[in-house]
Amino acid sequence: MPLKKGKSKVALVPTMGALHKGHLSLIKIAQQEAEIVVCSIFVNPTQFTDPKDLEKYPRPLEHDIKMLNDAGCNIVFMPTVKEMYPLFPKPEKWHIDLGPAEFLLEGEFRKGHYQGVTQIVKKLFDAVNPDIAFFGQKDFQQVLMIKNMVNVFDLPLEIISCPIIREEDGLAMSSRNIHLSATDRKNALVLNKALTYTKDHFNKLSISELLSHAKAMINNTPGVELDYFTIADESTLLPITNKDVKNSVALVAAKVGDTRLIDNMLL
Ligand SMILES: Nc1ncnc2c1ncn2[C@@H]1O[C@H](COP(=O)(O)OP(=O)(O)OP(=O)(O)O)[C@@H](O)[C@H]1O
Ligand SMILES: CC(C)(CO)[C@@H](O)C(=O)[O-]
Ligand code: BAL
Repeated sequence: MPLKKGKSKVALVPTMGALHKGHLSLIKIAQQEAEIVVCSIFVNPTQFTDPKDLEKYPRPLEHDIKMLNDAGCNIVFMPTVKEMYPLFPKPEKWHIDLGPAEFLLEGEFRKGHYQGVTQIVKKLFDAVNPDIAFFGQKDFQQVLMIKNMVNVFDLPLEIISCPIIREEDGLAMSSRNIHLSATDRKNALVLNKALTYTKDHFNKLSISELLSHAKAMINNTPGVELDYFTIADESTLLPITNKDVKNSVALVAAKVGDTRLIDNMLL
Protein backbone atom coordinates (compact mmCIF):
# COMPACT_ATOMS: atom_id res chain seq x y z
CA MET A 1 0.00 0.00 0.00
CA PRO A 2 1.44 3.46 -0.85
CA LEU A 3 2.73 5.58 2.02
CA LYS A 4 0.14 7.81 3.72
CA LYS A 5 1.86 11.12 3.16
CA GLY A 6 -0.21 13.76 4.89
CA LYS A 7 1.72 16.95 4.27
CA SER A 8 5.17 15.35 4.39
CA LYS A 9 7.18 15.18 1.22
CA VAL A 10 8.29 11.62 0.46
CA ALA A 11 11.55 10.87 -1.36
CA LEU A 12 12.54 7.52 -2.85
CA VAL A 13 16.10 6.36 -3.44
CA PRO A 14 15.93 3.12 -5.43
CA THR A 15 18.97 0.81 -5.14
CA MET A 16 20.01 -2.78 -5.63
CA GLY A 17 21.84 -2.78 -2.27
CA ALA A 18 25.55 -3.42 -1.56
CA LEU A 19 25.51 0.17 -0.48
CA HIS A 20 28.49 2.53 -0.65
CA LYS A 21 29.14 6.25 -0.28
CA GLY A 22 27.58 6.90 -3.70
CA HIS A 23 24.26 5.59 -2.41
CA LEU A 24 24.64 7.49 0.86
CA SER A 25 25.14 10.72 -1.08
CA LEU A 26 21.73 10.17 -2.70
CA ILE A 27 20.18 9.62 0.74
CA LYS A 28 21.80 12.84 2.02
CA ILE A 29 20.56 14.89 -0.93
CA ALA A 30 17.10 13.34 -0.53
CA GLN A 31 17.07 14.28 3.17
CA GLN A 32 17.59 17.92 2.21
CA GLU A 33 14.57 17.80 -0.08
CA ALA A 34 12.01 15.68 1.76
CA GLU A 35 10.75 14.89 5.27
CA ILE A 36 10.52 11.14 4.69
CA VAL A 37 13.26 9.28 2.84
CA VAL A 38 12.60 5.74 1.66
CA CYS A 39 15.44 3.61 0.30
CA SER A 40 14.49 0.51 -1.65
CA ILE A 41 16.80 -2.46 -1.96
CA PHE A 42 15.82 -4.89 -4.67
CA VAL A 43 18.06 -6.81 -7.04
CA ASN A 44 15.76 -6.68 -10.02
CA PRO A 45 15.98 -9.85 -12.14
CA THR A 46 14.30 -8.36 -15.21
CA GLN A 47 17.09 -5.85 -15.89
CA PHE A 48 19.90 -8.41 -15.92
CA THR A 49 20.86 -9.76 -19.31
CA ASP A 50 23.67 -11.95 -17.97
CA PRO A 51 22.44 -14.61 -15.50
CA LYS A 52 25.96 -14.88 -13.96
CA ASP A 53 25.93 -11.14 -13.27
CA LEU A 54 22.60 -11.54 -11.43
CA GLU A 55 23.76 -14.59 -9.51
CA LYS A 56 26.95 -12.97 -8.22
CA TYR A 57 25.44 -9.54 -7.52
CA PRO A 58 26.53 -8.74 -3.91
CA ARG A 59 23.76 -8.87 -1.28
CA PRO A 60 25.23 -7.78 2.11
CA LEU A 61 21.81 -7.05 3.63
CA GLU A 62 22.77 -6.58 7.30
CA HIS A 63 25.56 -4.19 6.35
CA ASP A 64 23.14 -2.25 4.12
CA ILE A 65 20.53 -1.91 6.84
CA LYS A 66 23.14 -0.68 9.32
CA MET A 67 24.40 1.89 6.81
CA LEU A 68 20.88 3.19 6.19
CA ASN A 69 20.13 3.28 9.89
CA ASP A 70 23.35 5.24 10.58
CA ALA A 71 22.47 7.63 7.74
CA GLY A 72 19.07 8.35 9.32
CA CYS A 73 17.09 6.91 6.41
CA ASN A 74 13.46 6.67 7.57
CA ILE A 75 12.23 3.59 5.74
CA VAL A 76 13.93 0.65 4.04
CA PHE A 77 11.75 -1.11 1.49
CA MET A 78 13.03 -4.60 0.69
CA PRO A 79 10.40 -6.49 -1.26
CA THR A 80 10.84 -10.10 -2.36
CA VAL A 81 10.91 -11.13 -6.02
CA LYS A 82 7.45 -12.73 -5.61
CA GLU A 83 6.06 -9.52 -4.15
CA MET A 84 7.28 -7.47 -7.10
CA TYR A 85 6.66 -10.15 -9.75
CA PRO A 86 3.86 -12.48 -8.56
CA LEU A 87 4.14 -14.58 -11.74
CA PHE A 88 7.94 -14.96 -11.52
CA PRO A 89 9.73 -16.69 -13.26
CA LYS A 90 7.01 -16.29 -15.87
CA PRO A 91 7.61 -12.91 -17.56
CA GLU A 92 5.06 -10.17 -16.98
CA LYS A 93 3.84 -8.12 -19.90
CA TRP A 94 5.74 -4.82 -20.03
CA HIS A 95 6.82 -2.78 -22.97
CA ILE A 96 6.88 0.99 -23.21
CA ASP A 97 8.29 3.40 -25.74
CA LEU A 98 11.42 4.91 -24.20
CA GLY A 99 12.52 6.63 -27.39
CA PRO A 100 15.47 5.87 -29.65
CA ALA A 101 18.09 6.35 -26.89
CA GLU A 102 16.88 3.07 -25.34
CA PHE A 103 18.82 1.13 -27.96
CA LEU A 104 22.11 3.03 -27.71
CA LEU A 105 25.10 2.41 -25.42
CA GLU A 106 23.96 0.26 -22.46
CA GLY A 107 20.82 -0.62 -24.40
CA GLU A 108 22.93 -2.02 -27.20
CA PHE A 109 25.16 -4.09 -24.93
CA ARG A 110 22.39 -5.12 -22.49
CA LYS A 111 19.40 -5.71 -24.74
CA GLY A 112 16.11 -5.09 -22.95
CA HIS A 113 17.89 -3.66 -19.91
CA TYR A 114 15.89 -0.41 -19.80
CA GLN A 115 12.57 -2.18 -20.19
CA GLY A 116 13.52 -4.12 -17.03
CA VAL A 117 14.75 -0.99 -15.24
CA THR A 118 11.63 1.05 -16.04
CA GLN A 119 9.36 -1.91 -15.23
CA ILE A 120 10.74 -2.17 -11.69
CA VAL A 121 11.05 1.58 -11.11
CA LYS A 122 7.37 2.00 -12.07
CA LYS A 123 6.45 -0.75 -9.58
CA LEU A 124 8.57 0.95 -6.89
CA PHE A 125 6.91 4.29 -7.62
CA ASP A 126 3.47 2.65 -7.40
CA ALA A 127 4.36 0.99 -4.08
CA VAL A 128 5.97 4.01 -2.37
CA ASN A 129 4.14 6.88 -4.10
CA PRO A 130 7.03 9.36 -3.73
CA ASP A 131 6.94 13.07 -4.56
CA ILE A 132 10.54 12.99 -5.66
CA ALA A 133 13.07 10.28 -6.57
CA PHE A 134 16.87 10.38 -6.66
CA PHE A 135 19.21 8.60 -9.06
CA GLY A 136 22.96 8.75 -9.68
CA GLN A 137 24.47 10.42 -12.72
CA LYS A 138 26.80 7.41 -12.83
CA ASP A 139 23.96 5.61 -14.62
CA PHE A 140 23.53 8.53 -17.01
CA GLN A 141 21.37 6.77 -19.58
CA GLN A 142 19.23 5.26 -16.83
CA VAL A 143 18.20 8.73 -15.60
CA LEU A 144 17.15 9.67 -19.13
CA MET A 145 15.15 6.45 -19.53
CA ILE A 146 13.41 6.92 -16.18
CA LYS A 147 12.49 10.50 -17.07
CA ASN A 148 11.04 9.18 -20.34
CA MET A 149 9.04 6.55 -18.43
CA VAL A 150 7.70 9.24 -16.08
CA ASN A 151 6.57 11.20 -19.17
CA VAL A 152 4.94 8.12 -20.74
CA PHE A 153 2.73 7.66 -17.65
CA ASP A 154 2.55 11.38 -16.85
CA LEU A 155 3.55 10.62 -13.25
CA PRO A 156 3.34 13.53 -10.81
CA LEU A 157 6.86 13.25 -9.45
CA GLU A 158 10.26 14.83 -9.85
CA ILE A 159 13.37 12.93 -10.92
CA ILE A 160 16.68 14.27 -9.63
CA SER A 161 20.10 13.28 -10.98
CA CYS A 162 22.89 13.42 -8.36
CA PRO A 163 26.66 13.78 -8.92
CA ILE A 164 28.98 10.79 -9.25
CA ILE A 165 30.88 9.97 -6.06
CA ARG A 166 34.40 8.71 -6.70
CA GLU A 167 37.13 6.98 -4.71
CA GLU A 168 40.09 9.25 -3.93
CA ASP A 169 41.94 7.98 -6.99
CA GLY A 170 38.99 8.76 -9.27
CA LEU A 171 37.32 5.37 -9.71
CA ALA A 172 33.54 5.81 -9.71
CA MET A 173 32.05 4.00 -6.73
CA SER A 174 29.99 0.99 -7.76
CA SER A 175 28.68 -2.09 -6.02
CA ARG A 176 30.39 -4.20 -8.66
CA ASN A 177 33.85 -2.80 -7.73
CA ILE A 178 33.92 -5.46 -5.02
CA HIS A 179 34.51 -8.06 -7.75
CA LEU A 180 37.74 -6.35 -8.94
CA SER A 181 41.05 -8.05 -8.12
CA ALA A 182 43.91 -5.79 -6.96
CA THR A 183 45.23 -5.71 -10.55
CA ASP A 184 41.76 -5.02 -12.02
CA ARG A 185 41.32 -2.24 -9.48
CA LYS A 186 44.47 -0.50 -10.76
CA ASN A 187 43.56 -1.08 -14.41
CA ALA A 188 40.03 0.25 -13.86
CA LEU A 189 41.47 3.71 -13.19
CA VAL A 190 41.98 4.14 -16.93
CA LEU A 191 38.24 4.76 -17.35
CA ASN A 192 38.33 7.88 -15.21
CA LYS A 193 41.67 8.89 -16.76
CA ALA A 194 40.27 8.67 -20.30
CA LEU A 195 37.19 10.69 -19.31
CA THR A 196 39.31 13.31 -17.53
CA TYR A 197 41.64 13.53 -20.54
CA THR A 198 38.60 14.14 -22.76
CA LYS A 199 37.24 16.86 -20.49
CA ASP A 200 40.63 18.55 -20.09
CA HIS A 201 41.32 18.58 -23.85
CA PHE A 202 37.78 19.23 -25.04
CA ASN A 203 38.51 22.79 -26.16
CA LYS A 204 41.88 21.94 -27.70
CA LEU A 205 41.32 18.83 -29.82
CA SER A 206 38.78 17.70 -32.41
CA ILE A 207 36.16 15.11 -31.46
CA SER A 208 37.91 12.44 -33.51
CA GLU A 209 41.27 13.22 -31.87
CA LEU A 210 39.67 13.09 -28.44
CA LEU A 211 38.03 9.76 -29.20
CA SER A 212 41.12 8.17 -30.63
CA HIS A 213 43.28 9.26 -27.67
CA ALA A 214 40.75 8.12 -25.09
CA LYS A 215 40.14 4.79 -26.81
CA ALA A 216 43.88 4.19 -27.19
CA MET A 217 44.40 4.82 -23.47
CA ILE A 218 41.82 2.16 -22.66
CA ASN A 219 42.81 -0.32 -25.36
CA ASN A 220 46.46 -0.11 -24.23
CA THR A 221 45.56 -1.09 -20.69
CA PRO A 222 45.94 -4.84 -20.13
CA GLY A 223 42.87 -6.66 -18.84
CA VAL A 224 40.49 -3.92 -19.99
CA GLU A 225 38.12 -4.65 -22.86
CA LEU A 226 36.30 -1.61 -24.21
CA ASP A 227 32.59 -1.84 -25.06
CA TYR A 228 32.19 1.82 -26.01
CA PHE A 229 33.66 5.25 -25.49
CA THR A 230 31.57 8.01 -26.93
CA ILE A 231 31.09 11.76 -26.82
CA ALA A 232 27.38 12.35 -27.07
CA ASP A 233 24.64 14.91 -26.89
CA GLU A 234 23.35 14.83 -23.29
CA SER A 235 19.71 14.71 -24.27
CA THR A 236 19.74 12.27 -27.22
CA LEU A 237 22.92 10.28 -26.43
CA LEU A 238 23.73 10.42 -30.13
CA PRO A 239 27.44 10.83 -30.87
CA ILE A 240 28.44 14.39 -31.68
CA THR A 241 30.74 15.20 -34.55
CA ASN A 242 31.52 18.82 -33.73
CA LYS A 243 31.46 21.02 -30.67
CA ASP A 244 28.44 23.14 -31.63
CA VAL A 245 26.31 20.91 -29.43
CA LYS A 246 25.84 22.77 -26.14
CA ASN A 247 25.62 20.00 -23.58
CA SER A 248 27.76 16.99 -24.22
CA VAL A 249 28.91 14.07 -22.15
CA ALA A 250 31.61 11.42 -22.52
CA LEU A 251 30.41 7.93 -21.65
CA VAL A 252 32.38 4.74 -21.29
CA ALA A 253 31.74 1.05 -20.61
CA ALA A 254 34.40 -1.62 -20.38
CA LYS A 255 35.04 -5.03 -18.94
CA VAL A 256 37.83 -4.92 -16.39
CA GLY A 257 38.82 -8.52 -15.75
CA ASP A 258 35.41 -10.19 -15.46
CA THR A 259 33.61 -7.09 -14.23
CA ARG A 260 31.77 -4.70 -16.50
CA LEU A 261 32.00 -1.06 -15.37
CA ILE A 262 30.47 2.17 -16.66
CA ASP A 263 31.38 5.80 -16.06
CA ASN A 264 30.79 9.23 -17.63
CA MET A 265 31.72 12.89 -17.36
CA LEU A 266 29.92 16.05 -18.42
CA LEU A 267 32.09 18.09 -20.80
N1 LIG B 1 29.33 6.44 -7.44
C1 LIG B 1 28.07 6.82 -7.42
N2 LIG B 1 27.75 8.11 -7.24
C2 LIG B 1 26.45 8.51 -7.24
N3 LIG B 1 25.41 7.69 -7.39
C3 LIG B 1 25.67 6.39 -7.57
C4 LIG B 1 27.00 5.89 -7.58
N4 LIG B 1 26.95 4.56 -7.77
C5 LIG B 1 25.65 4.24 -7.88
N5 LIG B 1 24.88 5.32 -7.76
C6 LIG B 1 23.43 5.39 -7.88
O1 LIG B 1 22.81 4.63 -6.88
C7 LIG B 1 21.57 4.12 -7.36
C8 LIG B 1 21.54 2.65 -7.11
O2 LIG B 1 22.54 2.04 -7.90
P1 LIG B 1 22.98 0.54 -7.75
O3 LIG B 1 22.36 -0.04 -6.54
O4 LIG B 1 22.86 -0.17 -9.03
O5 LIG B 1 24.50 0.72 -7.39
P2 LIG B 1 25.76 0.72 -8.28
O6 LIG B 1 26.90 1.02 -7.42
O7 LIG B 1 25.47 1.56 -9.48
O8 LIG B 1 25.91 -0.75 -8.64
P3 LIG B 1 26.22 -1.41 -9.98
O9 LIG B 1 26.42 -0.40 -11.05
O10 LIG B 1 27.41 -2.22 -9.70
O11 LIG B 1 24.93 -2.16 -10.14
C9 LIG B 1 21.53 4.44 -8.86
O12 LIG B 1 20.73 5.57 -9.06
C10 LIG B 1 22.98 4.73 -9.16
O13 LIG B 1 23.15 5.60 -10.26
C1 LIG C 1 17.21 2.01 -10.47
C2 LIG C 1 17.46 0.58 -10.05
C3 LIG C 1 17.37 0.45 -8.54
C4 LIG C 1 16.35 -0.29 -10.65
O1 LIG C 1 16.52 -1.63 -10.32
C5 LIG C 1 18.82 0.08 -10.58
O2 LIG C 1 18.87 0.08 -11.95
C6 LIG C 1 19.97 0.82 -9.97
O3 LIG C 1 20.29 0.50 -8.83
O4 LIG C 1 20.54 1.72 -10.61
N1 BAL D 1 23.16 0.69 -11.47
C1 BAL D 1 22.75 0.03 -12.67
C2 BAL D 1 22.05 -1.21 -12.45
C3 BAL D 1 22.56 -2.32 -13.30
O1 BAL D 1 23.73 -2.31 -13.68
O2 BAL D 1 21.80 -3.23 -13.61
